[in-house]
Amino acid sequence: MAAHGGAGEPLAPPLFGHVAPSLIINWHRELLVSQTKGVQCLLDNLLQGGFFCVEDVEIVQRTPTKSDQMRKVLELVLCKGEEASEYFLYVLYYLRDAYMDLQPWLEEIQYLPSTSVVEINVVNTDPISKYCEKLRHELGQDTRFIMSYAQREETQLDQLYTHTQMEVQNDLNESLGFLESLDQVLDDFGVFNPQADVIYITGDAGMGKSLLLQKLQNLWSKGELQTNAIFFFTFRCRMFTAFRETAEISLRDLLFKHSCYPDDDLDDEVFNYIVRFPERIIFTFDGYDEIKGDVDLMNVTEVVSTEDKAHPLLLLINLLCGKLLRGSRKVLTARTGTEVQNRVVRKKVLLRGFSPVHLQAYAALHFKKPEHRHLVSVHLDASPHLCGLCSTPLFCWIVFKSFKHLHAVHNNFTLSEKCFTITDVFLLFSEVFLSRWALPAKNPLKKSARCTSETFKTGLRPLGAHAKLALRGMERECFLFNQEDVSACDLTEEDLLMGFLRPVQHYDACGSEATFEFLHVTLQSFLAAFALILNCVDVRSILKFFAECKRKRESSSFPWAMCVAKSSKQRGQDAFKSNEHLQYTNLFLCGLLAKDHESLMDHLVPPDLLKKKRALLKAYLSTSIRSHLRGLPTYNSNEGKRVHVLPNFIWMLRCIFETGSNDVARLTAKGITANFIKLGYCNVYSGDCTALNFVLQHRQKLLGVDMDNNNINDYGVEQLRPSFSKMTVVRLCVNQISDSSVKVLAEELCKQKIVKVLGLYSNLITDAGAKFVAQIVEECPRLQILKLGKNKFTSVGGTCLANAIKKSKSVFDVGMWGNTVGDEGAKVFADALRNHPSLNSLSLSANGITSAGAKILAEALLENTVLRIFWYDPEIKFKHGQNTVVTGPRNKQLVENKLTDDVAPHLAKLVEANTGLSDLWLVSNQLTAMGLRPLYEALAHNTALKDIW
Ligand SMILES: Nc1ncnc2c1ncn2[C@@H]1O[C@H](COP(=O)(O)OP(=O)(O)OP(=O)(O)O)[C@@H](O)[C@H]1O
Repeated sequence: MAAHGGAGEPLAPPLFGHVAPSLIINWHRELLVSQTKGVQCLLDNLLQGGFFCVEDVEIVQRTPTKSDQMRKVLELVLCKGEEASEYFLYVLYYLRDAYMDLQPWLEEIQYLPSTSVVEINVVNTDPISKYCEKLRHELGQDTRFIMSYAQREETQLDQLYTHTQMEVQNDLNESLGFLESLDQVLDDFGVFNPQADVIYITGDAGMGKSLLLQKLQNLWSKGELQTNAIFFFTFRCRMFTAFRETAEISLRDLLFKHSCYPDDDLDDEVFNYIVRFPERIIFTFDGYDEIKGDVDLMNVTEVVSTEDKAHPLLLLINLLCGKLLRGSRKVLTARTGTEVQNRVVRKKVLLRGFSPVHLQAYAALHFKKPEHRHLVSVHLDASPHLCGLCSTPLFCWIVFKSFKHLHAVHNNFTLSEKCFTITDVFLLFSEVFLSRWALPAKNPLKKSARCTSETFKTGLRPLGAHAKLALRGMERECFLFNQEDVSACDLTEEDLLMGFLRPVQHYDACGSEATFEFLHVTLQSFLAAFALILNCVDVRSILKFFAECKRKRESSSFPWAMCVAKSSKQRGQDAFKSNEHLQYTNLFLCGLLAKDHESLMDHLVPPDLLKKKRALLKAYLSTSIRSHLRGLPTYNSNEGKRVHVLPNFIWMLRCIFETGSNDVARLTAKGITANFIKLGYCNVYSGDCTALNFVLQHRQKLLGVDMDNNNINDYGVEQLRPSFSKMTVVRLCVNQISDSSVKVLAEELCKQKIVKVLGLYSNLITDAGAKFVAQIVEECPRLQILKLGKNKFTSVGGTCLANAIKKSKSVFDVGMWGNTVGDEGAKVFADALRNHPSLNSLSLSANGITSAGAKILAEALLENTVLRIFWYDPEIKFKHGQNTVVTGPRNKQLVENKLTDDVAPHLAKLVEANTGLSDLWLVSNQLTAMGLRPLYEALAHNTALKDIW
């Protein structure tokens, strides 16, 4: 029964439908008084509906406090009878934004308006909810369509939006799991800094950050986002740098002039509301990586008042730091690698793109015709590398869109059989632009043979003009272009319709002329690379962005420094931290100069010039790779010389792969002198595995590879297939890999049988994959370390694994934390433990084991003199050093089982037997102090135990 009434009030009725409206009001009088903000709109409606007269309104208005005014309204409504009461409730229901706080209550009492009351007119005179309505309407319109290269072909967001993998990370960038719905972006899951306002969303180029914001905005505009936010303001960060250096605006102007203007708000109620209730506001700021640092922000004072004027960029920083409108939610996006200090971040979400399941769903949305769908899936199935590329939504969209177009106009179109590179993706995209542009001249209904070089040759003039503009933008770090920029590059009005560029709203509200931007920044990077190749004058200029990236790396800076710590050291430094757009330009340059594209480029650039540029690039790559590898930090470990590469190494690999040069790849393979290479937390995605494999294929010596905490997934593992047989250490923890990957590993690792360490912790492996892991354990006689925690093994998988471990004479350390092997699994592990010759450490934490299972394990341990560490997970201890400091939830997961006091005597016996066991962890079970007494007493007889938890 709903019971909202205060003390002494009658109990509330169960359902609205059974109760008279006046009774509802009476029963919930205090709730209505406390939750209704402002009476004016109610008075306006009751008056215009004929339920109140002018005197009634005056009586209410003469009442001093807001609460008393509401009490008076209720009193009068109740006096006027059932119809007035019903209308009163209907107004609350109809104007949901004005009475947002009452909506959950209306839902709870299952309020539904009668057919007669809906006939009566309701007007919204509440400025707050009118503004909210306006924002919802405008956002709804702005977000309905997904960008496309042809305005008339725009697709509705709802028809194409597909979920992507949204990983929540803690302050140390460790994975906390994945979000299941968009509402969770705003909720408290994963919040590590509750004082901060910023929800920080990162992801590589084209991972869908902007689209995610668009979807959030669209859901809010339809009232479908779970939030009580009444206002939603959206900004793109590039706007903040489009202002003149001397520009100054107030927060009010920023919100109202550059986002949405409140109509008829003479008393400034909307802005006052914003200032008073910031927690009811959501901001989105897209593309923080695009903020460039040519404004000398260090000398501008902080904005502490909402009335102060300041440079818009400073307003942005003050908003993000919580110095302005603290408590509002700010969703900020940026490319991976853009530094934002944790102290201003509330929670972090990393976009990981499409999983294989998402990719299938996206293909189904794209291709309505079954024959097309089939054709595309044949292409995808044939190339895990293409699938890897397509896990980035932008690349997938380009591939699918291009496929659709080229398949429609050419009778011999297929996606290339050879390995498809990212340069191929953008060449395909450009071919679509050029072929659509040339199409009107041909008969659009007649399919023709595809001739790529002819299409490029015909379109060379406009392509060159766009490329010139893109390059100029890259040189100035500029992504918005005005009419003057466009004309200076000889782009005609007709060229602008090709689709490379799209018009954008101008931001500075000064009535300036039209502004354009490239359809996507990556496209601008691609065209800039094209310009470097087309340019006939200076061969050396092709390397300019390599040099620029190096310079930026050496002078990295912290754009937040100005608002959180005014360090004089950082004064004058470049605040534009990310240089991914330049890295992409370099990557495309390598691709366009690759041998594979020679036949096309020879049609566009004099072959001699092309040759010189290719030779220069190759020489540059060879030299810089050599010096990069020499400069990497190495250290010696049990496995020999180790090297921990830096994320920039991944960019090098990508470039090498894009050039397709076996010579450079060979040189790189030779340059890796260490026997162990650590690529953990390097943001390696599945497509990068092809590049890594391209280099490793030239390596003769054995190698250990640690690729923990990346985004490799099954496509990446398939790409690495040829390299596994050379690997002594294979670490693929936290990488979204499933059973099919373990099958690949079994097939490859069992060929040479040299693997010593297999790390598969925190993946998606099920019992079906357990049999492949078991095969590796049984067939690889050097395997010592096996990390299988946090997968999906039940007793079935556990049994299979334990049986294999029993047979192994080498396995030393097994981590099974966080599976569900239960007592049945524990029994088989107990069997494996008995007299095991090598197993030194075993973790069965958080596996649903009860006292029954633990008893059998304790008994088995009596017959084991080798095992030293039991039930804790060395993985975690390793991370935190010997003085293990484990946070609450992690600690719980660590050892959580279902042991009760009845197992204590058996454990006591084990302790007393003094088998050599040194660490025994029993935290987060159901053992009581009383039950643990025998254990405590047994300790007196034990000399080996160092840690008992
Ligand atoms: N969830 C999704 N569902 C369907 N398509 C998507 C999705 N995410 C992205 N896309 C496609 O990829 C394109 C590029 O995405 P978006 O611009 O959001 O990437 P981004 O991460 O913001 O890239 P950048 O960092 O380069 O700005 C979109 O226009 C859309 O076509």
